[in-house]
Amino acid sequence: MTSLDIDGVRAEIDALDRQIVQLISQRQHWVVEAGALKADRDAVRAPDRVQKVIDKVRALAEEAGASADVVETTYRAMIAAFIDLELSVHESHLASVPCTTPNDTERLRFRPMTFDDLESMAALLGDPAVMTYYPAPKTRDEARAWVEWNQRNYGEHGHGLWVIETREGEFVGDCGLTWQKVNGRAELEVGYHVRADLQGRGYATEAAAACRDFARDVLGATKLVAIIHPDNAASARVAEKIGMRFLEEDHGGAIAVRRVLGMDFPEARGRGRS
Ligand SMILES: O=C(O)C(=O)C[C@]1(C(=O)O)C=C[C@@H](O)C=C1
Repeated sequence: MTSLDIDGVRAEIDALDRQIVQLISQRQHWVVEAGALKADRDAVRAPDRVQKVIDKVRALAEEAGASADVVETTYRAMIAAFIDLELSVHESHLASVPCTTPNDTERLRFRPMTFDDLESMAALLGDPAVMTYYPAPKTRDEARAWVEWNQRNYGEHGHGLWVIETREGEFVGDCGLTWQKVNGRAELEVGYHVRADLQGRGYATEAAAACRDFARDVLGATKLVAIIHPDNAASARVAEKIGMRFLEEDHGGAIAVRRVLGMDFPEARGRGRS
């Protein structure tokens, strides 16, 4: 038993807390560094790594004469808080990547997709009417991964799928340019999804035409394609309206056969894949 009274004991605890918070501050520095190196939210969460840390600190606790259970509970709470911190740092980093967009059209404007669009994107990509020709509508987690994928594309290529909205700011869908595989080759593709209740008004054609112009005039692409499910006549019509013609069938995707429509830009400056 200690010879200290309760105030003396608490003074010892307070002194240790000062050291522990200093150490947490140093730990935070490296956790944030780790977060910046990670590609997406799953990598931030790193459950395998969490388990390794827990196993390690339980062993250290036993060596040091501390309760392994107390140490584990403390670490699980601390790591959960650090994961939240890493996620917020990670998202603000992705959202700050600069990205130019196609020009406004008569009725639409483009802007980079952010995590603030998650509700709208999850509703769009989760709608069976919009996703008829996909293997399945996307879950909320898949919609989140879609936002992350586009943000990575902005950072790596300077383009991706952008949010399209009316000039008044109403969410219409997404449309943009991504690199896709066609029979094993990388091709620049224009893609589009329009809210089911806004389809049939020519929005996809208007947005896809602006992306075609951006691909040709800003990216200096020499070719643009649209990869389309063979039964998706509405999407094929959009591709044809912006000047594309049937080029080939693709056999390399999750769907057995996809039709590839496309067009060349012979006058382009010829910058290829960036
Ligand atoms: O090791 C990492 O990857 C970290 O980001 C650190 C840390 C941690 O706090 O220990 C945080 C988040 C991950 O879930 C795993 C571990």
